[in-house]
Amino acid sequence: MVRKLSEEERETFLSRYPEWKMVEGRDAVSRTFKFSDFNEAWGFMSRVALAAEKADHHPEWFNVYNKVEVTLTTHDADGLSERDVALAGNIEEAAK
Ligand SMILES: C[C@H](O)[C@H](O)[C@H]1CNC2=NC(N)=NC(=O)C2=N1
Repeated sequence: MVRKLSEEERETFLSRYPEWKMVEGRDAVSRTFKFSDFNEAWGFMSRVALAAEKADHHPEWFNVYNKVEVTLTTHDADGLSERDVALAGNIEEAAK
């Protein structure tokens, strides 16, 4: 099992990454990214995929053309954990 984030850790995350929002009815966060076209979206997803494999922590995501909706949660913790914070950081880098 992995430890869930404390209230304080959640608040820190949400204020540091204001574009990430809590998902209704789940202990998860999500953000939608929009790129100029599919090629840019796919490049982003490829970079995230490499980071996810390296960390053995994977996003839930949904892609339509230039749009990628990403949801992060930790199944092993049944909620948000440090792994989601770390992956969100990598995702923000990959979107730059
Ligand atoms: C067995 C394997 O390490 C686990 O299933 C990992 C893989 N990727 C994962 N990804 C996410 N998002 N949550 C997990 O709990 C998780 N667990």
